[in-house]
Amino acid sequence: MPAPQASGVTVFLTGLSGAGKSTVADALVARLEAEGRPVTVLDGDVVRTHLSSELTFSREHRDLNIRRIGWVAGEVVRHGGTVVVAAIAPYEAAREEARALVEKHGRFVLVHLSTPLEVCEQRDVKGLYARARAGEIAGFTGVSDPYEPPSRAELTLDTSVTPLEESVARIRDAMDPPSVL
Ligand SMILES: Nc1ncnc2c1ncn2[C@@H]1O[C@H](COP(=O)(O)OS(=O)(=O)O)[C@@H](OP(=O)(O)O)[C@H]1O
Ligand SMILES: Nc1ncnc2c1ncn2[C@@H]1O[C@H](COP(=O)(O)OP(=O)(O)O)[C@@H](O)[C@H]1O
Repeated sequence: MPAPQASGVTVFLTGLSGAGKSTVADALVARLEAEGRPVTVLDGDVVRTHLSSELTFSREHRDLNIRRIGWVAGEVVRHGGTVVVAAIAPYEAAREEARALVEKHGRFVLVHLSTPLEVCEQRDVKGLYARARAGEIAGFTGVSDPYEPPSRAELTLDTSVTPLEESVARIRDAMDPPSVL
């Protein structure tokens, strides 16, 4: 008899630019790989280079980007894999579409990195907030484009007050299925 398929899971990190998505994703992936668990990483920047290179930051294109990510994550989860997504994903409806695509096959853990805009802007890791404020980037999330906070995230973490190790530990705990007594 074939071994039962390990249950797949997607951790979906959403939040503003500079909220800590890539940093938390990298640390989480390192932890999972140290456990011997291979991980598929779908980081917004990388996806936009390889899978969504023709897309803009209009609402329609952002939604299409998240739909693609959700579909790929669902396919990996269908075969028992582990996925870590790091994308702004500013719209609730698109995040819920991604959830539905994944939950057909396994578990979906939505993590809202709720780091305040002021902190993200102060970090300005890529200098994009300064450019957005100077009017050089139109439709920049948090400055001139909306971010709808999730109404049903499995976990909400503000990285301005939560140490990286604690974020990783809390996400790792949330990944395990609830124990049946
Ligand atoms: N207008 C605008 N708004 C927001 N972000 C912008 C924009 N233009 C470029 N960037 C850069 O693109 C990265 C976000 O890509 P995502 O694919 O995660 O965005 S989305 O989920 O489709 O909304 C984002 O990366 P992070 O800073 O890592 O979040 C930015 O570097
Ligand atoms: N506790 C923390 N958790 C995550 N990132 C943090 C934390 N404290 C400071 N940072 C810093 O915040 C920045 C977040 O940038 P990044 O991970 O690229 O964000 P995003 O991928 O959401 O755009 C990094 O420079 C990171 O070192």
